[in-house]
Amino acid sequence: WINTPEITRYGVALSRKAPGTLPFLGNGIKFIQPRQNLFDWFTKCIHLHGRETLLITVPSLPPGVIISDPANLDFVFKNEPIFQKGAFFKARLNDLFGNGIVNSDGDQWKRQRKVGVQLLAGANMNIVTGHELPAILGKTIRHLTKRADTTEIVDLDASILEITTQLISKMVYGVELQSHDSFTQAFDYSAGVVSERFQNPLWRFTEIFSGFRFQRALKLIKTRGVQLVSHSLLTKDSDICFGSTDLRRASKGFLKGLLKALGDDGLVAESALNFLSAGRDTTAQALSWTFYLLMRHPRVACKIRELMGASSTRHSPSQPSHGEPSPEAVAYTTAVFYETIRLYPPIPFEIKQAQSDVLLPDGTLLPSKSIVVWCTWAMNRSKDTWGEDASDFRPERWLVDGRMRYREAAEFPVFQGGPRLCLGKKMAEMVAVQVILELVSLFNFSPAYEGEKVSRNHLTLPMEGGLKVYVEKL
Ligand code: HEM
Repeated sequence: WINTPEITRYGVALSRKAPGTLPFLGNGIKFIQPRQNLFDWFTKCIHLHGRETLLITVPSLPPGVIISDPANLDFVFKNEPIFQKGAFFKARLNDLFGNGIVNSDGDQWKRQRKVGVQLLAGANMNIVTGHELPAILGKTIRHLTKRADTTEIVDLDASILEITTQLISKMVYGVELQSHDSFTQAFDYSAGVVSERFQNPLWRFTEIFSGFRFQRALKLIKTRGVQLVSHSLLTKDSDICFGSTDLRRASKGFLKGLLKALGDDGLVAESALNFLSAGRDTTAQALSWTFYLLMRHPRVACKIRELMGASSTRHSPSQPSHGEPSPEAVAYTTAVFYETIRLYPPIPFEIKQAQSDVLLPDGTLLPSKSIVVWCTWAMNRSKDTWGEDASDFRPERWLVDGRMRYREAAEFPVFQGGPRLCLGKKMAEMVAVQVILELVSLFNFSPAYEGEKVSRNHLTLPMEGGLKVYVEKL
């Protein structure tokens, strides 16, 4: 309740508090509200105080600050040994993510990262984009074609999640899981429970009453996770066409690498689940928000089609095209994707914990164990960084002479930065661009819902109520 020691700047207690800070309760109430309200509050912090570092207090938690200045964020990224996940983060995620890459620091994290770099290397990405994704996308296209030009409503969000579930599970476990499998369902449920822990300071107490279903889900995830790993490790090499285009080969190499690095099947299963989770939901959600924004901005969808030389040149409505899109079409579609994840970052805020006393570039002195929070959602709406039209959807802001102009991680922390930069950044971009190009040039989607979409409470940014659409074939 009493947060000591103090966070200071130039020898005096940091006085700039986040708006609406209450005596005793601090900002505690903000964190128990629906997440959308929390994002609005973080955005208000930036609109009122610009890049200023703000004190944040939540009863029972260590002292903390909200940082919004890219210079501070850059410092945090570059000093990864000081700014770690730490005990605060791990206590909340440990039940689900164990010692996996997303939830570990130090040596354990480094060993998994090394193996992950190989999994996500160029050769495997060529298999993803050249073979596995087109095959999975072909099924989605057939599903959508059957429902096109009818009054049937399709949940595009669910269809997209199916794509990333099949693709990333094949890469990680060597088998195509479905998004409605008991394993993936149990994972979704458990991720919802652990995400609540970041907003509910009394979670240890409240879960005494609600924890039974959670414990059952965790048990299923652990048992099935170990089975999936053992199955892949036991697959005979002769059953996989080595040197072929099969991701099972990549998966087996990945799991063997993890086993060597971690030494135990249980830890390998934990790590594999972290990789599945890191890639599946984030990419699917980014795509769902993209299609949502394209429906709100038909001019952008038209521009993609125009650059693709679209509808008239399609080969078959049920198969992905194998024609190469022009560099202009790829650049513009990449810009559409980046503009979407600017406004709808799949990991909307982040937390690190200082492992020693540390001085931020703006002079703020953080005592050891302080929490550092940044809200990517809000930073990506900062007028200081993005200009007066920061809240508008304008893919062109990413292009210079028709080419992508990427931003520094500290200004655009959607994939984090420094040594913990997202390992799947390139994969996410390639997969997203391919899916957008294919679906936009084959179909027109129109909303089968009213009003604006918001996200629901989760670790990432799922769309509340899915994305119900009507499908029209072009
Ligand atoms: C639009 C899609 C994606 C976004 C926005 C995204 C974003 C992020 C962010 C913000 C982090 C840092 C999380 C943290 O440490 O708290 C992260 C880490 C990670 N991401 Fe992604 N990600 C995406 C797709 C992917 C894909 C497709 C994969 C492939 C499996 C992947 C694998 C990982 C891994 C393994 C980490 C942990 C890296 C580490 O801690 O060293 N991500 N991602």
